[in-house]
Amino acid sequence: MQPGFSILCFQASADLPFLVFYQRKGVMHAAASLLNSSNLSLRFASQTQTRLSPWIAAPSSVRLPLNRSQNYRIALPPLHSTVSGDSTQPQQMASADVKAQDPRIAGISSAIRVIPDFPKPGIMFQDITTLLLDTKAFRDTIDLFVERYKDKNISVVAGIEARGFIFGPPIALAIGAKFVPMRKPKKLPGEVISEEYSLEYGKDVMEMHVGAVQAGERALIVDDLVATGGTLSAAIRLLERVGVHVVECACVIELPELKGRERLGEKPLFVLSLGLCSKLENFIKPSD
Ligand SMILES: O=P(O)(O)OC[C@H]1O[C@H](OP(=O)(O)OP(=O)(O)O)[C@H](O)[C@@H]1O
Ligand SMILES: Nc1ncnc2[nH]cnc12
Repeated sequence: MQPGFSILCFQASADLPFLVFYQRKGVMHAAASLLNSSNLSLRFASQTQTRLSPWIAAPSSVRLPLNRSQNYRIALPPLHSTVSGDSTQPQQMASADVKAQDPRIAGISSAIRVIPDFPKPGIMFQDITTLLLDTKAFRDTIDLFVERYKDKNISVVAGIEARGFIFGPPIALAIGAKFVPMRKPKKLPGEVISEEYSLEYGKDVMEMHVGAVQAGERALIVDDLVATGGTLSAAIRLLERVGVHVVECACVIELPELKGRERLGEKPLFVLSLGLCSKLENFIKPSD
């Protein structure tokens, strides 16, 4: 067993990548050098938040023992919830933290596992299945969305296949809305309308049943993650084509580097966590 490392992770602003360093024998090293030299990746077992300086928006540090014979995963802690494009918010509040002090956010963020090179090399896969194993973090995730949407007169929760089917239905039940699945092609048995869209790693088509929603209804779109925003944009287009008003899009995770938020334009997007989509070594030059 190696002695404990001090891990420091911070993000200067919401649109910059996380930087991760570790300290050993009083010397700071970039985490990238650890990853390169030992083929280890790190899992943050827990985190405490400490404000280091005003320009470091969301620092956290944690000390944990590393065992080089074990297979650790990177789980960069996305640290705060953000919203943008909400016409009810003043302009200067775009991308501002909301509920930044909510203690549930850190637990949700640290329950999300990140698997490098899945489903193909270079992708940092944000795995929400570990969040689902953590009953408190899963419940907190649903509660945070329900608290936000319960009084917004929403009659439709549109969940995007596949992982939007996990978070959408409990939100829909709790706020008294119907759940409408937005599915991959050739899965829905009735008449459908379709939209093609591009992904971080491919292309796809989304379909919705004709008649599932009526013109004039107010919808919330739910998914686990926004990357390029292509999926959410397709869902918005599908709903708006039939006259539905999309009140907001809600995701557990946002990958800010991929600028999906910009692709949604004025459409409000609410997320609980920020994740890193690229490998650390793409960003950090080892300092030693
Ligand atoms: O913002 P974007 O670049 O459009 O990417 C986000 C989408 O990608 C993932 O789904 P995926 O298409 O991998 O399908 P799955 O949930 O069925 O695995 C994720 O669950 C989102 O739906
Ligand atoms: N990096 C990522 N992790 C999980 N789901 C994704 N969908 C698109 N990019 C993804």
